[in-house]
Amino acid sequence: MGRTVLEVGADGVALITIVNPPVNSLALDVLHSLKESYDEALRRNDVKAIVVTGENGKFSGGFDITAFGGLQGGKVEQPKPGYISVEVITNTVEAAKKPSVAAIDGLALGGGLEVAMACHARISTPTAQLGLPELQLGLIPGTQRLPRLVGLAKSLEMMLTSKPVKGQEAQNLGLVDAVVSPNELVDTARKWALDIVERRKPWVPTLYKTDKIEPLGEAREILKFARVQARKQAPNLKHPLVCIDVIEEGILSGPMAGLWKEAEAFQGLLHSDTCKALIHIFFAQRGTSKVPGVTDKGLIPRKVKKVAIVGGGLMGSGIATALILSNYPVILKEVNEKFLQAGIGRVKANLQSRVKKGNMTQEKFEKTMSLLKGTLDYGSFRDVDMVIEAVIEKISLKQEIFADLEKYCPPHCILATNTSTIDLNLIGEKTRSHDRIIGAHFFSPAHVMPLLEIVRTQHTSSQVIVDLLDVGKKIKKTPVVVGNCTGFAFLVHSCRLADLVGFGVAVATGTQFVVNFPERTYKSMLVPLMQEDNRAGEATRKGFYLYDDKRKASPDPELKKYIEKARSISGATVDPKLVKLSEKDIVEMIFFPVVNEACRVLDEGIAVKAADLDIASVMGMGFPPYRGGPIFWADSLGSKYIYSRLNEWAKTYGDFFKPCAYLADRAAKGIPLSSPSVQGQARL
Ligand SMILES: C[C@H](O)CC(=O)SCCNC(=O)CCNC(=O)[C@H](O)C(C)(C)COP(=O)(O)OP(=O)(O)OC[C@H]1O[C@@H](n2cnc3c(N)ncnc32)[C@H](O)[C@@H]1OP(=O)(O)O
Repeated sequence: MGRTVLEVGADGVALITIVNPPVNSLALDVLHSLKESYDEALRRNDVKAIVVTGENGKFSGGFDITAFGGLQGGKVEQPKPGYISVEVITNTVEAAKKPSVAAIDGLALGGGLEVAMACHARISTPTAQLGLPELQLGLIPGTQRLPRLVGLAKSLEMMLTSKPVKGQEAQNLGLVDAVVSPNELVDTARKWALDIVERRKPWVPTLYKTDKIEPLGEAREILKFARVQARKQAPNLKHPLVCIDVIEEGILSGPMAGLWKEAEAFQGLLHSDTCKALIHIFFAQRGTSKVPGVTDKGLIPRKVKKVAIVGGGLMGSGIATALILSNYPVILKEVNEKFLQAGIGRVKANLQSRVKKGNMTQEKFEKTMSLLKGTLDYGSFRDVDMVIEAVIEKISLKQEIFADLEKYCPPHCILATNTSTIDLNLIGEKTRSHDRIIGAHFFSPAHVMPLLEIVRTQHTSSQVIVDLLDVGKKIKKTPVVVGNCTGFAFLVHSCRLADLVGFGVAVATGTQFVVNFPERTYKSMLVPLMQEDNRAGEATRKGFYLYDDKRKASPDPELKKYIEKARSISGATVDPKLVKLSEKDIVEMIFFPVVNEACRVLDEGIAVKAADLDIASVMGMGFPPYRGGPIFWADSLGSKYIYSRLNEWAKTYGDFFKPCAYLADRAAKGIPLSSPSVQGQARL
């Protein structure tokens, strides 16, 4: 159970420590306990001032997100509106008759930062992260104090992007009063609190500060601009606009009116579909690295000190970029000098684009590039701990490479392939190293996209999986472990994705699907016809879309010509019913087959759990996170409904739409698609 601990020192300062591992989240118990600690500190005559801090170098990661599920489901009694923001934070902490100072190390996020801002001064360490990330969860943060400390423009930026700032920047902004090292933190805060008592330092209730808020005319303009930006960036989301409305209320009608409006809006948002979906995504993302039978065995990841990459194309160079950005020394191997220089050039360009955007210094650029070495042979592979093969999707070539890797790499070396579709057992057929062969499937552009699909076969050792999960985390990817089969957990190819990877890859991947799952794949001449005219995706500036200099896509009326030609080759005719489909029908016709495919993947045990597929789709394919991923979304509609629609289309348009056995079974029993299956672990 979470709590706070009160210790009163001889100096007359009460130190209140938030204790709720792992991130000292503010569960309701903790908030009740915080209130009790305050009541006691205020009552006691030996207490002159208060310092609030968090145990184990973390101030607080905010309100306890695990509690939201209970509140949403009505299983936990909801505290009365305003209990947290008005009764505890404002009336107890901020309005206390004794001054408080927050001593912030590690993190002060969401409700955690709100408590710190209600204190009368804040001291932080340089590495502490301070932010209000609630919009990421479909909720609004405390909206009244941050604008009064850092101004409206900066506070809106921090809230709308959910990005935290570090100690030094926080001090420059006025969010913290001093930055000190962790070992001086609590002592400095104690002294500061006593200085406030002695009036040597100001006693500032944040809620009533006005000097940082822009003049009204300017404030109106800033709010207007923020609304335009919010609508542009997330046209389907309401809560960012609610957040702006609540901030405005505080500016126009005063902070208490703002706090009450905020409390009311929060209750509404907590029960919204968006909030439920985004909270699902939060936990699903953290759940991907928990693999039953693998990560629960107590295995410690081995240290990967050096990585080699075979193939310096788009994928290989992207992977190399991701690795050197996280300080892994990398060897890049190509077949000739020309390709090698092109690969190194691509890595350079990836980093240079960061320098251009101001996200990387020239010095850091050079240091990062120095981690990359090029080679044309396997000589330097003798001391690498992991190899990632990223050549074209050709089985015989990959087999040859893996046979070579077995010869040249040390016996402990992890042998990974970036294949997106080919069976790993085939790739390793000419080796005797099946226990260390694993898939490390990155998504293009590999240094940007957050997903890493880790593909294991029945022979891959748990140690190798744990090692790759660790590398994945270190290079800031969300790893999802899946079983081995053609296409793994790959669910859908969008037109934009095909343009991005190029039609060469799209055709190679598509062919694998046609060969392996003929009844579930559309065979169309559309892409080959476009290729004939050198329309091969973004690289040729033309694919399903047209691309300008800035890689911006726009529709191309010319596409109609290719569609008609492809249609006439296949002998298909236009169904007048399909021409009149509503938007809802179009969405369902595209995505219900995706749900159907996801059900097969679950049934065959390719994915460990439904939430992993949701994450793979959100991180790898751009499925909107606020819909929670395809399975979460499908469950919100109901398995029965999806089954009946697919069944209806299957009768009219053929087996492509035919609901699979897993979906049929769940629809008949009326159970969610996400509930764990008893069988289904076959491949794992
Ligand atoms: C009323 C208020 O305004 C409303 C709120 O405060 S809403 C909450 C606002 N706070 C947030 O959104 C912060 C969410 N958390 C994070 O961003 C990150 O977890 C973090 C930066 C705190 C730590 O990141 P990192 O060190 O990579 O560890 P991470 O794996 O994410 O988290 C460690 C564990 O803490 C849990 N955790 C993190 N924040 C939590 C929170 N606020 N509540 C409950 N559990 C939390 C995670 O689920 C995870 O649990 P697990 O080990 O069982 O999987």
